[in-house]
Amino acid sequence: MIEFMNVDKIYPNGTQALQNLNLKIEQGEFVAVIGLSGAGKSTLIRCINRMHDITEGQLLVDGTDITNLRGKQVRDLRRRIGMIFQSFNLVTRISVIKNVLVSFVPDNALWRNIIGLYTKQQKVKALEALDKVGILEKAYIRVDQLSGGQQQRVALARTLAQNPAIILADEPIASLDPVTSKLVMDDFKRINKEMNISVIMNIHHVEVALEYADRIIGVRAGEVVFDGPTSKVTDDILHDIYGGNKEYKTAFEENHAHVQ
Ligand SMILES: Nc1ncnc2c1ncn2[C@@H]1O[C@H](COP(=O)(O)OP(=O)(O)OP(=O)(O)O)[C@@H](O)[C@H]1O
Repeated sequence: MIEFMNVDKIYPNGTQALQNLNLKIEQGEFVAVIGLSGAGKSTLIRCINRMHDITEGQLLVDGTDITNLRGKQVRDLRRRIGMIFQSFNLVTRISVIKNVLVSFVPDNALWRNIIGLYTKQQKVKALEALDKVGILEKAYIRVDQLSGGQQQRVALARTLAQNPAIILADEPIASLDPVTSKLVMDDFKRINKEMNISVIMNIHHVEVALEYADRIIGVRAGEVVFDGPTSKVTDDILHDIYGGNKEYKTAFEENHAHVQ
């Protein structure tokens, strides 16, 4: 479980990105965080794996207050929490499987990493992860020969290989076309349901969020203005989250195009 208790985040330049956040996210939930650009979505997600430090309050992951973790403890936390970015973060000039095997680097002796030697068991795990996202046949192809959607699935496989309890996804489909976005979202949903991995996703596409997530957290100016099951989200609630801003309309229209 992830628990935010009275969390504030103020960046060193004085910007208050999160204000008095109180949230509980149970293991296995699929949560979409939505809101205007600058609302605090990325900050919220990135506090969970200590990419950003909170300023006030407590943030618990499975009962441990992560605020005071240091060094190896932070690395251990990050092994339990996978992260998927909009830009995939892959090494494109090497093979798919080598990118997935990178997730084992923290487990291996330095000499193994220097010569790129992985155990048979690690290779099997990497291939299994690729199989889970449907791109096993691409294992020995260079990443730069794959489409954007396939690259995002490699990133997902790399995260799966580390056996995470939680996956944080920061705009994972922002640079993908609608058809590919659907494939990637289907992967997230399957992984969430079959493996009981929590998914917490920051997403601009409102309709996609409503189609895939079980729970919506609406953020406006650093505050949670809606938190509830997807089925309870109404047009009025979306207007409130997006502050009547025309960006909501744009996001909405974009997403209508998305599903047509
Ligand atoms: N490293 C930083 N230093 C200072 N201010 C920051 C930093 N990162 C984000 N901010 C500010 O914090 C606020 C929240 O930003 P955040 O990136 O979390 O929003 P967001 O909802 O994810 O936006 P977007 O959808 O555009 O990615 C914004 O006002 C932003 O300018």
